[in-house]
Amino acid sequence: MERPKILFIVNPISGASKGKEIASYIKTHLDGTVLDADIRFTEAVNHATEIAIEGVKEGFKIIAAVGGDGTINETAKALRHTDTALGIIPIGSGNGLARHLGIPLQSKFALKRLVTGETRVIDSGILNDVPFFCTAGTGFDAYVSHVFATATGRGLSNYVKAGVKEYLRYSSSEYELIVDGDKLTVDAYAITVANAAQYGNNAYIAPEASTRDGLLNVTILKHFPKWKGIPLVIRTFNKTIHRSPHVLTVKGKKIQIRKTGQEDTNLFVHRDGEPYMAKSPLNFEVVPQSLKVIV
Ligand SMILES: Nc1ncnc2c1ncn2[C@@H]1O[C@H](COP(=O)(O)OP(=O)(O)OP(=O)(O)O)[C@@H](O)[C@H]1O
Repeated sequence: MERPKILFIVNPISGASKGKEIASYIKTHLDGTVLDADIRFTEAVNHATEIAIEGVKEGFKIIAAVGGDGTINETAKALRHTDTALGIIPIGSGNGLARHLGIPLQSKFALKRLVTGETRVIDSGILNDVPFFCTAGTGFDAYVSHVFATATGRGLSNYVKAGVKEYLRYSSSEYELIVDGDKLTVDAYAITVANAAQYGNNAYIAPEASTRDGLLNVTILKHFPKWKGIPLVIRTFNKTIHRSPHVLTVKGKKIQIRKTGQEDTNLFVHRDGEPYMAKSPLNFEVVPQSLKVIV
């Protein structure tokens, strides 16, 4: 049997920085036996995209991102509409897409999947011309991603600490949405546009989202009394957030979001958990069946 020729793009700083360890595991245990592996390390933000573009040109049939949702996003961007399939070795702090797709979180088993798994073609999303694969959005969660990105510590506990501190002082805002031509106005804390069901860490922000339905699921967290925050957090973990009276959900192919009175200004957004600024209005669109993934 022909061994699959796989390019591994390893982010050495993802999650608990296990990337180098996994790279040496691949070299000593798998290369030349079950896999024909080439391993390249990322050296900076967006480097994974450059490596993946090269990898496609070099004819790799599988390019595996060894990292978190940020590294997966940067890698998958280059693989949309190509014949090269994305592989995922999830070593990030949240691993939203890997969890959604049922890819094992233990690297040894995730590696095995690259050989034994099947190829699925999934949708991707676009936010102002830039792709995302898991979730994107604006409001409180995007703001916390920004705060977290500039904080010194990483990891879930630091994320929770930043979240609680900002939660106490964050206020809701009015947003106008157009979902496939239908208009609605909401007073919201956060609006998430989901291709996959969760942010990561099994926090299900859009429990009904599917990466194969040609639709984006919009979860609008409306204004609510601050003391109701904990039940809402519980609902994200037990997959019932969409049934909360403080949440409005809609689905669509094209979604436009503007923050009332802030036309043409930069808004805090996130794509797959990575913080960015993007000009209002925010234009989201689904691109059906645009990425091959090994699951
Ligand atoms: N060598 C590097 N030095 C610094 N940053 C890097 C390097 N390589 C990649 N990056 C950046 O690291 C960021 C975080 O990566 P990633 O999302 O994979 O990990 P994570 O944040 O720990 O995981 P998750 O997204 O699951 O929470 C990405 O924005 C990526 O561009």
